[in-house]
Formats: sequence, structure tokens, C-alpha cells
Amino acid sequence: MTAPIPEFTHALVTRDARGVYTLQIHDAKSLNILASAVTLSLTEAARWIAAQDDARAVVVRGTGERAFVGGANIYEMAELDPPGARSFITRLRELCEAVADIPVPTIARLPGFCLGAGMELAAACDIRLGSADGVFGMPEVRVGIPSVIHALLLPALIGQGRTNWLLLTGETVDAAQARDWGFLEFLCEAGGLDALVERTVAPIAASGPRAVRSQKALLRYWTESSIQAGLDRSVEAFGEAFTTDEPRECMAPFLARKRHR
Ligand SMILES: C/C=C/C(=O)SCCNC(=O)CCNC(=O)[C@H](O)C(C)(C)COP(=O)(O)OP(=O)(O)OC[C@H]1O[C@@H](n2cnc3c(N)ncnc32)[C@H](O)[C@@H]1OP(=O)(O)O
Repeated sequence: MTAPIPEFTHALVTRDARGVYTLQIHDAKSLNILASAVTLSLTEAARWIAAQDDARAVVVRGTGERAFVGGANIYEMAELDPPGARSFITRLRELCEAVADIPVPTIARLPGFCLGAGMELAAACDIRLGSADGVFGMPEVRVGIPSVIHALLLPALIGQGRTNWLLLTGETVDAAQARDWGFLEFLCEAGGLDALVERTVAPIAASGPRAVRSQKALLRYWTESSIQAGLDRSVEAFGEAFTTDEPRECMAPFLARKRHR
């Protein structure tokens, strides 16, 4: 039983027949700028998707092809006092955490500009796919603020020295560089992102749903725990998989093929 999709003020949520959801920044400025109202609405939408048992994967995207996200709203930030700044950044933190907490694979669809809070939101996703027109950067120092929250995931993705370069210079890199550095898993020609996203989403949606959820939870546990605890949790997760019929069901086509040889 699938729940009707609610309306969100600044997020558009869609779902296809496979249970692939899209979380789209909606009704924002043309570069998908993250004003607080947009951030709050996206967080609400991400939490709603996370609670859907039929979800198999989530594509996180902006509206249009000029940008994934051009950054947090500079007009709003320019008016912040210290308590307001803490609230503003807490809202962005809660958005990134809500996306990271989605229990199925999240795929960031990244055309055009991916700047500041955009790179942070993309870093909170499991897989990042870009197009040749991409521009990636952390220009916060240029507007007088440090890069914070999910920027702390960047060293694990691209390395400490490259993170230092991006955050300390505020310079941008093109999509080929972002791919070579490991921020993007794959890169396509401009206009080819939907096909690239489908190439990732299709095998996920065709795999055992419990196994994919378990794998995502384990991957997260591995990055957030010690090696020993990660290995212990891995043994438990393997055992848990066999408390359902899913492994046997997923293995059946392979076993049948063998018998027919
Ligand atoms: C904690 C997180 C912090 C952060 O994220 S810090 C912010 C990081 N982002 C930036 O610093 C990017 C600032 N924007 C730019 O440098 C440029 O834009 C671009 C290079 C991204 C694009 O340039 P071009 O193609 O010439 O477009 P355009 O006319 O500058 O922008 C289109 C509309 O988008 C608005 N806009 C762009 N970025 C922001 C932003 N970060 N906050 C608020 N509005 C923004 C503009 O003002 C304009 O709007 P209108 O059409 O009404 O004039």
C-alpha cells in the first residue's frame, strides 16, 4: 500500500512504479538557491520519503539544468545576527542529515553549478552523478564565512589536500576534475544525466530491497565506526539477511540457470 504523496511548499516529490522517488528542489530561484524556507521544506520532504516502506532509491535534484544548487541564499545570510546564523546553519545541517538518514540509496543528480551548500547536500547523498557542464566549488570564504556541516565529509570523498584547496581558495573546478578527484562517480555529456541516473537506479531497484537497505546501513556504519565494530556488525547483518526469504528468492534465477546447462 503506497501512501499518497503530500504537497510540500518548496519540494516536489514523485514516485515511479518501482518505488524510485525523486526529491526535487521546487519553486526556488533559478539556481535552486537554498533559502531557509526551501531548506525546511526539503527536510520535511526527505523525512517523509525516509518513512516510505516502498522506497527503493531516491534521486535528489534541482529544477532545471543550470544548477543542482548555487549555494545558500546570500541575501538571507547577509541579514543574520549570531543567533540567527546558528539557526540558519542548523536548518541546513538538518536537511543534510535528513537526506543522509534516508534508508535507501540516494543519488545526487548534478547538472551545472554545485556550490557551497550544494556540494554539502550532494556529499550527504550516497552516489553523485554529474554532467560535463558542471562547476563545483566551496566559495564560502569569498562571502566571509567558513565552509561547515557536511563539508566535513569532503576529505573522505576527495582527500584532505584537495578539500584544503577548495575550501581555502574558494576556487571552482570543472566536472572532469570533480570526477578525477572522486567527488563524482560518473560523468556524462550535458543533457545525458537522466540516462546516467537510470543506469544507476535500475540495478538498485531490481535488487533485493531488504539487502539494499541493509547494505546502505552497513556502509554508513563502516564509515562511522571502528574497523572492529564494523566487522562485528557485518557478521550480524549477514545473519539477519537469512531471517527472510529474500536471499533465496534473489538467488533462484541464478540457480535455475545453472540447472538448465
Ligand atoms: C553554508 C552554506 C554557504 C553557501 O552556500 S555560501 C554561497 C555559495 N554560493 C555562491 O557564492 C555563489 C554565488 N553566485 C554566483 O557566483 C553566481 O550567481 C553564479 C556564478 C553561480 C552564476 O552566475 P550567473 O550565471 O551570471 O547568474 P547570476 O545572474 O549571478 O545568478 C542568477 C540569479 O541567482 C541569484 N543567485 C545566485 N547565487 C545566489 C546565492 N547564493 N544566493 C542568492 N541568490 C543567488 C542571482 O542573484 C540571480 O538572481 P536575479 O536573477 O534575481 O538577479
